[in-house]
Amino acid sequence: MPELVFFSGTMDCGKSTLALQIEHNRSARGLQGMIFSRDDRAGHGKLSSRLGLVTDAVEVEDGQDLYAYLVDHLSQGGRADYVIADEAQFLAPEQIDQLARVVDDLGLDVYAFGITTDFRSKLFPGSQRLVELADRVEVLQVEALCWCGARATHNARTIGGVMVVEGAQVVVGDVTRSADEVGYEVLCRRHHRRRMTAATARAAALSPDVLPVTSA
Ligand SMILES: Nc1ncnc2c1ncn2[C@@H]1O[C@H](COP(=O)(O)OP(=O)(O)O)[C@@H](O)[C@H]1O
Ligand SMILES: Cc1cn([C@H]2C[C@H](O)[C@@H](COP(=O)(O)O)O2)c(=O)[nH]c1=O
Repeated sequence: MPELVFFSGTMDCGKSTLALQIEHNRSARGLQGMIFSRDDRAGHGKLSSRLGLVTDAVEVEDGQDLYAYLVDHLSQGGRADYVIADEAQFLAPEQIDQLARVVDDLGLDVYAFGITTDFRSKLFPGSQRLVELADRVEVLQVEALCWCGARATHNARTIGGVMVVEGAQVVVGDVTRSADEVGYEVLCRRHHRRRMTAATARAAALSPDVLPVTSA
């Protein structure tokens, strides 16, 4: 039976790498995938992994009907044996419904990859719809770690290493440690709740509890 599978996890846990592996293994056996992506860090029409691999993808646009796109492709003699959708958190709920229809009406497996929650630990609308519709939700095996060593379960947005909780839901970026730009850091829930990033934890550890008293 064809399935809609949602591979979910924090940023930087290997989702795009797995998407590329699935694509590689199937194409090695002569199958042809339809690869969708949206707002990948590597640019328009790309699916990229931090391990350095990248492949071309169809860039999903606002309001695009993914079911109609596939029907068009197939009826023009194109081939698609399965579908991969990376950065699926950025898809609209209707587009997730269209992917479910691809499974049910076209009989294709659809593998969707994305983060579940945003920097405020709120569900992305596309991810919410995936949790509602997917035949299976798979959590990736390679766990990303919080600075404290615990499994990272949440995504923090940072500016200069400091966690922020205001801003647009979508800001494309990476898990950088650079000083002043917007970046992301994966944290365990405890440290996400306390807004404690690696940088702020380090600063807290360095600051003395009691100020030194000078006699002069
Ligand atoms: N230099 C490296 N050596 C080994 N593994 C790495 C290296 N850089 C990144 N990775 C692996 O790649 C993962 C990120 O993969 P990626 O597919 O880009 O993540 P995601 O799509 O979930 O954000 C990291 O969790 C790590 O396991
Ligand atoms: C938490 C969070 C993330 N994003 C963006 C940042 C990245 O461009 C992608 C996630 O990519 P990855 O391959 O899973 O690392 O999502 C965002 O726009 N808003 C957020 O709250």
